[in-house]
Amino acid sequence: MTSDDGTATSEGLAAPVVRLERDGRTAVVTIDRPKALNALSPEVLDALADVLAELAAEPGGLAGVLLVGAGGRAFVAGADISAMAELTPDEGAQTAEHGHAVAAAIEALPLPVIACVDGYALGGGLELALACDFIYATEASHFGQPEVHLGLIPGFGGTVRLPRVVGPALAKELIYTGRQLDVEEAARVGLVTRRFDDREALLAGARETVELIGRNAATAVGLAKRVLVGAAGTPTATATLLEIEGFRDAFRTEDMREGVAAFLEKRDPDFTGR
Ligand SMILES: CCCCCCCCCCCCC/C=C/C(=O)SCCNC(=O)CCNC(=O)[C@H](O)C(C)(C)COP(=O)(O)OP(=O)(O)OC[C@H]1O[C@@H](n2cnc3c(N)ncnc32)[C@H](O)[C@@H]1OP(=O)(O)O
Repeated sequence: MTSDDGTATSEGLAAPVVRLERDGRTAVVTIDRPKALNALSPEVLDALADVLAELAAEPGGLAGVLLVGAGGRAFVAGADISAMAELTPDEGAQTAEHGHAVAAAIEALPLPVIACVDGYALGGGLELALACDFIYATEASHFGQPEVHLGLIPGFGGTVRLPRVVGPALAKELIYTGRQLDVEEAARVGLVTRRFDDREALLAGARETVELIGRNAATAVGLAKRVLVGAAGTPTATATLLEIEGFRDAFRTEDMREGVAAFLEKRDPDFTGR
């Protein structure tokens, strides 16, 4: 028995697509589908939701959480495009709601969550990082919302959270063009809080930050997060509904089917505007 991307344990059981390790004051959550650049499948979203629920129920002794992508090429390269081709618009919207629920669970966690990006953070992967409290990244990292290349729009909160971080003008440019930011530009615009030479320095730096946070009153840090997220999120409910409806409409277009097919067939898409 193997998991969807061919990984399996010696017992023939599917290797977990999300791993949780508790190490002193730090919890490390690793998304582990390196063959698909850690693309978000329904299984990954479910596993993330379970891990977040466990951390919320038992935050004992922890001061912070690192969210990491396995493999060294990507944090998360987006939602799993290979799973999109067969989805109906309503199923697409349901998956977007699923992704929003995971993002909301990250924001509701009474612990700071640091997105540790080493490689690509694209589409749903950038949206997952944006739901974290802040983003640390290696020099090898790239960020973007390339959904428009697939005839889609962001569906896990990018139209809500990206403008808050980089401003509405740059968010519009990134979402309309689908272009990527390298780590230099991402840091310059405030998307990345700290840069590191490599993965080892990234994880050490993030752990150091958690230890620093751990010296403060956990109650105060938890309250500060609740207020900061709540204040930033006041229009979220409306914006989220608008995004999910827009996402459903994108799933209704021929261009979205062509964009997904073109990626999977490794060719340029031929969009018709329908
Ligand atoms: C969450 C549930 C998902 C289920 C279904 C989804 C329903 C949709 C609704 C929910 C979505 C809401 C909002 C989110 C939308 C998105 O995120 S859309 C996707 C956005 N991301 C992208 O468009 C990036 C696509 N990838 C690339 O452009 C390139 O891979 C790269 C990142 C620039 C790296 O290029 P390169 O170094 O040349 O490597 P590749 O050969 O392209 O990739 C290596 C293998 O990884 C596979 N892969 C990469 N990205 C994805 C992906 N997003 N989904 C699935 N698979 C991916 C790629 O196909 C290669 O596989 P093999 O050919 O088998 O080696």
